[in-house]
Amino acid sequence: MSIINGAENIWLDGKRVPNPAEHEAFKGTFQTISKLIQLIDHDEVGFDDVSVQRKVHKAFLIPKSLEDLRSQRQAYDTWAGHTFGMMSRLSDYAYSLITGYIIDREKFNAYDSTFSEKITAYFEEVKRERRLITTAISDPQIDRSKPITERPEHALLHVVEENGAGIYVSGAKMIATGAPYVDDILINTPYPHEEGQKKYANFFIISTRSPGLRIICRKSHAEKDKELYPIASQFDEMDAVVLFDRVFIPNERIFIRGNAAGVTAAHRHQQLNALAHYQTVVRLAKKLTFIAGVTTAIAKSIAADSFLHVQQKLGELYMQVDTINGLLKAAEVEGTVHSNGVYYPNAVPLQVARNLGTSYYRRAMSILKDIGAGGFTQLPSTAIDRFEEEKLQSLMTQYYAGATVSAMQKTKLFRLGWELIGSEIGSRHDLYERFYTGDPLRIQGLFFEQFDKTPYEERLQGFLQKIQNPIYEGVNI
Ligand SMILES: Cc1cc2nc3c(=O)[nH]c(=O)nc-3n(C[C@H](O)[C@H](O)[C@H](O)COP(=O)(O)OP(=O)(O)OC[C@H]3O[C@@H](n4cnc5c(N)ncnc54)[C@H](O)[C@@H]3O)c2cc1C
Repeated sequence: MSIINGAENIWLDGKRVPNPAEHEAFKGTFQTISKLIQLIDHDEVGFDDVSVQRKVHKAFLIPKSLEDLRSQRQAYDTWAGHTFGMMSRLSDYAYSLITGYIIDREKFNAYDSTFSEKITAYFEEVKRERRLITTAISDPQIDRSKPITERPEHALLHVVEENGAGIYVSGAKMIATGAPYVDDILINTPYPHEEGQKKYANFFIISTRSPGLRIICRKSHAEKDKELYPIASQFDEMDAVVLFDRVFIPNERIFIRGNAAGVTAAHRHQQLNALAHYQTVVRLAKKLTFIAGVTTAIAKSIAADSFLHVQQKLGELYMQVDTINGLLKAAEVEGTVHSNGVYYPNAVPLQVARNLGTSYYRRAMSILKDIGAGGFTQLPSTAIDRFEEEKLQSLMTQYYAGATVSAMQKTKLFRLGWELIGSEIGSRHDLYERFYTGDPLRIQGLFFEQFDKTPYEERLQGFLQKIQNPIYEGVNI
């Protein structure tokens, strides 16, 4: 019996999955998430919440100081540590968004006067019931060339009917990572709609058990055998498209209704996002540390770490980890207390880390391939001690041995490496790191747009003024 509820109406391989917690595609991950939930009862992950009178995840802590922020980091670190950063959309990300909305609830009342009251009620409910949440923002890829305002109705999630109790919506959202495991999905459509197109501009949270909602899973990458597939057997967090077929959203879960400026503000709010990005960057650091560790062990196992270019490549992986950790530290110590009394991490180093992450991971995978080379395809299809013939086992013990490790240890390491670089779940992670934070191209464009370029311009002006001045000579500019 799982301690998490999970969704209903989950579709895999063309069939509805009646009991996902017992289904091979989901079982391992249900167990992993259940263990993470239990950790909330420990001080590293949870804190005593007065209003719901139980321990809740520290993502719900409103940070008032650097110490609070670091305490929150400990919780993110612990969850990401238990999953080696290989489960990317655990609920702590969405929790931190909800906390951000709670902090600025009065401001969001400007877009929907009921915002504050509803988000407060939801915040208490999520904490009390330990509800799990994911997010889904994009509409399906039908025709990206058309501006939002020219797309056909079915291409965008939209209201089909409304009454005093709420709205009915139809459409689809991609992608909702972790959808089969969660209770709720945070849905937004933060596009620059025109004010006339109110039917698209809604920000709400939907229960994954809502009638008419279908969760269409991609192919499962889960495996049963933990020894052969340590990642796929425990951490396939699943990605899904969420289909809405006249799904009812009750008023109490609609936070911004029919307000184009409001849904965009709810998506782009910088301080709120800084709290959520803090979680994602902690997770990224954990994952890159794991990859650097695996790659180092593989290099050592065949003594490839004796070669200069391998040392340089391993050094590059350590620099990735140190850069992300350095940026995290900068975000923490350069954080500031805002007028609302909240200590926000500095958003810029976090944005830099997110942007670097989209290219770091693919580079890390490339380095892992360069170092392990043919060893990844030299792997036998199962563990050596599972071969039926003893003589063959002893021969393999010789030929599959490494310079510093036994054949069993070496094949175990390379199998893990193959899961990362060559398996289905490995390819999915490569895609995830490129896109999870949005299209890297447009995210970097946004970074350019929002970046404060004044110091750079002033510096150049200073230089130009100095070189025009005839008395300037030999002064360090
Ligand atoms: C494994 C995985 C898990 C994910 N999980 C989640 C999740 O849990 N929650 C969530 O909300 N999202 C999630 N995402 C979705 C993610 O937010 C989107 O993939 C991302 O925003 C990019 O959008 P898209 O995939 O629709 O690509 P598109 O926007 O369709 O882009 C496709 C290509 O067209 C180009 N392109 C499209 N439009 C433009 C334009 N206007 N200008 C220039 N170039 C353009 C892009 O650069 C890209 O090369 C996930 C994605 C992946 C891959």
